[in-house]
Order: sequence, then C-alpha cells, then structure tokens
Amino acid sequence: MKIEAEAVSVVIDGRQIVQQASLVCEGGTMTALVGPSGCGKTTLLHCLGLLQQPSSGRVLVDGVDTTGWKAGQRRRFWKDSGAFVLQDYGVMEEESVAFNVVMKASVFGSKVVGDQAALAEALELTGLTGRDNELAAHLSGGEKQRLSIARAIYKNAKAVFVDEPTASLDEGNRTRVIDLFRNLATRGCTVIVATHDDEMMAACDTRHSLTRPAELVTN
Ligand SMILES: Nc1ncnc2c1ncn2[C@@H]1O[C@H](COP(=O)(O)OP(=O)(O)OP(=O)(O)O)[C@@H](O)[C@H]1O
Repeated sequence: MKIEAEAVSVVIDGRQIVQQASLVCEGGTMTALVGPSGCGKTTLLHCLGLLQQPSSGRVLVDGVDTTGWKAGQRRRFWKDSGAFVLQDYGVMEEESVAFNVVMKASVFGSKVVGDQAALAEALELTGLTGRDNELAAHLSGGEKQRLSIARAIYKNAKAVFVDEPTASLDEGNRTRVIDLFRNLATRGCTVIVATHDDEMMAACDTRHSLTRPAELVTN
C-alpha cells in the first residue's frame, strides 16, 4: 500500500508543527521519520495514519486523496489496512493477550474467536506463545509493545504506523522488535516509523528528516 504526503503542514494554536512535508512510502519498505525532539515526527505520523487532519496539503492512500474522507472511510482504513504501534501501546489492559491480537470474541465474550493458526503464529513471532489467556495489564512495557506488533501481524496489515518502538527496550528486545518490522515489510507491508534510534534508522530503506519549524504563523 502506498502512503503519500504532499506538502503536509500542521499548525496548532498559531504554531507551525509540521512544515510542507512531502514523502512517498511504498509497500514492502520501511521509512524512518527522523529529526530532533519536537520537530513533528509523531504529528506527521498521525497525519499519515489518518489519525490527524493536516492544516494544509494532502495524504494519499494508493493514490487516492483522503482529504475529504468521512469518519466511516477512515475507520474502514484502520480496520482493513492500518495498524498502529504507538507510545501508549494501544493495548486494552482489561482484555486477554489473545483478544488484543484478534479483537474478536464470541457473542457472550467468553471465547476469543478468529483464526487460531494465525494467532499462534503472531504470538510465536513476538515471543508471546503461551501467554494467550493472560490479562494484557500484566505484561511489561516491552511485552505490550510486542503485543501491538502481534496485532499488526495477525491482521496482515498493509500499513503500520509506529512511534518510537525501541525507546524503552534493552538491546536484545530492540533487535527483536526491529526484526519484526523488517519481517512485516518483507511481507509487503508499508512500515513508517518515527524514531531517534540509530539501529532502527539503519534498518529502514529511506529516511525522511524533519527540522523544527522556527517561525510563528501569523494570521
Ligand atoms: N495537540 C497539540 N497541541 C499543542 N501542541 C502540540 C500538539 N501536538 C503536538 N504539539 C507540539 O508539536 C511539537 C511536535 O510534537 P511531536 O510530538 O510531533 O514531535 P516529535 O518530533 O515526535 O517529538 P519527540 O521526538 O520528542 O517525540 C511539540 O512541540 C508538541 O508540543
């Protein structure tokens, strides 16, 4: 899936947060959004994932301009194609590990339904085998991060939007998480990562550098 930004700018309360960002992210590749703290990496990532509307410019998904998309179209994009690995992990703490991956339960909520083989594969790849029935709240930060990656693997996401995935991980887990994203890209997924991490950047095919916009927007 091709995700494109064309001259995307974000202005909040008269402050320029992202200035005229243009980039193309292709399926099967990893793109790093890089730059100093506060330069707008997360904000641009949110625009690319259709979580936030740019103040000007446009975001295209497979060549289609998303500017006028209604909530229902964005929801369909998130449900069918997109996955997010954000800094708060996006994990449902009061649900089981398995439910967090599959996001489907039987009518009375007692049994996680869905493709059990795909669930097992996603848990194995992320090192969470055997943890199916544990409450997500009981996982460590790094495990929650891997859980949100398991969800992306399970749903065979076409595009994954990732914010600082390695910030709080030790060396071993950092390498493991980077390998997981590379694996997603190998499967054809478009991986977009906001990062400060040199190892993560090195694993990416392209880097898009942002600079901190200096000026205040008037009018
Ligand atoms: N909703 C908002 N309201 C006000 N300011 C915001 C909002 N969202 C982002 N900002 C500001 O925009 C700037 C860029 O934030 P952003 O999180 O995109 O940067 P970043 O490059 O990801 O930073 P870091 O590397 O520190 O995570 C920051 O100064 C932030 O305070």
